[in-house]
Amino acid sequence: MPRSHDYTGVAGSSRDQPVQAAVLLVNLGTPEAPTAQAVRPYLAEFLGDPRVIDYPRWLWWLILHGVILRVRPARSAHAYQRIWTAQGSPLRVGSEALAARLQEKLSEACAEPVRVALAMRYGQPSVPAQIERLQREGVRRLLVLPLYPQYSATSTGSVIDAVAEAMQMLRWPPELRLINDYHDDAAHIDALARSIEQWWATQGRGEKLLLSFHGIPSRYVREGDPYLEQCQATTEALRQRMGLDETQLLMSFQSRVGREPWLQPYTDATVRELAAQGIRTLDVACPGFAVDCLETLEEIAMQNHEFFREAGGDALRYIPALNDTPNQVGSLAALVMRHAGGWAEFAPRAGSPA
Ligand SMILES: C=CC1=C(C)c2cc3[nH]c(cc4nc(cc5[nH]c(cc1n2)c(C)c5CCC(=O)O)C(CCC(=O)O)=C4C)c(C)c3C=C
Ligand SMILES: [Fe+2]
Ligand SMILES: [Fe+2]
Repeated sequence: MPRSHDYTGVAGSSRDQPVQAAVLLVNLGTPEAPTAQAVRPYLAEFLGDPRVIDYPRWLWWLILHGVILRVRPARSAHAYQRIWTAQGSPLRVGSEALAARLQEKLSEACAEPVRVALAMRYGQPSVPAQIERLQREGVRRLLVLPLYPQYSATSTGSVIDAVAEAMQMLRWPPELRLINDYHDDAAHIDALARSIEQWWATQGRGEKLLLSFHGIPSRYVREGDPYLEQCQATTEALRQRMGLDETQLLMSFQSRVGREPWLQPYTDATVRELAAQGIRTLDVACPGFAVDCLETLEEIAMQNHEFFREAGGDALRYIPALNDTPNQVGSLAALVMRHAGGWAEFAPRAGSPA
């Protein structure tokens, strides 16, 4: 089924008043369908990115095309089938919903029309395509917000590459700002804490709270990637904000790929160990993901739930990502307006609540 990638959140603009400023949200990207055929080109682009896998190109090309792309697409497609919705991939649906809510919020809060658009780092709509389109529509100021709270060269760094590539193709690039990370932004930490507390208020509280972040190879951290430090800082800020200590709020890393050691402790080993220690109900949140996706809905809520039960636990309860909730829309709107300081379009509108 063909689908349109022409996501435009143009509320607050009109033809006679060209939009001058825009926010471009960028998320990872996701396959077009939960089939091996659709997952293959997605994985080829993602795992072919030297920011993600830094092996010598010729060697990696042989491994990727000779082995990985023969086996993994079918396995990943099966995982995607477990979470696919009538509207499509949760990552796409959730990112589009967040962009639409942020558009509404900024239209209310900002002095002049500000456009919100969404791009995907891998797949469609691509970063260069969206920047080129915004430019055609008259945007002269662009704020890029990668939807990764913690900076990693493998995620945020790769978005920066794509933005740079887009800039190279323009004769007159827009004025550009880019948010590197928001891992310790007070409004973001507050949004996370409130979402967990609100979830506890309706579901009750488990015996422990585990924060599971996407992993990366440990070597990348040794070589200077600040990702681990930023995950630790987010965790510590949440402990402070929620009044929890290291025994009540734990942290681990999920989604390991390949043979190199990744950041530890691993999430799957941690949930098994907690069950073995006698924990029966475990709450898990994934603050590294702005919107729910394969890694939260399938890997945590399904796979790790099963690991926890096999090891003797009763229930691993996944606390949803911030998604398009007022908690997240409010904290991201404030973040954007702060980073756009000095750009008149983003100044608070007189009498606006934000
Ligand atoms: C939160 C930030 C992310 C970092 C850092 C990250 C690093 C990273 N990922 C892989 C390999 C895979 N990741 C996959 C899925 C995936 N990863 C992120 C985010 C980060 N990855 C998201 C949001 C998703 C979900 C996508 C979706 O469609 O829902 C996958 C694909 C699925 C699979 O086949 O398992 C792979 C592969 C590496 C190698 C890496 C750092 C080196
Ligand atoms: Fe990933
Ligand atoms: Fe995974």
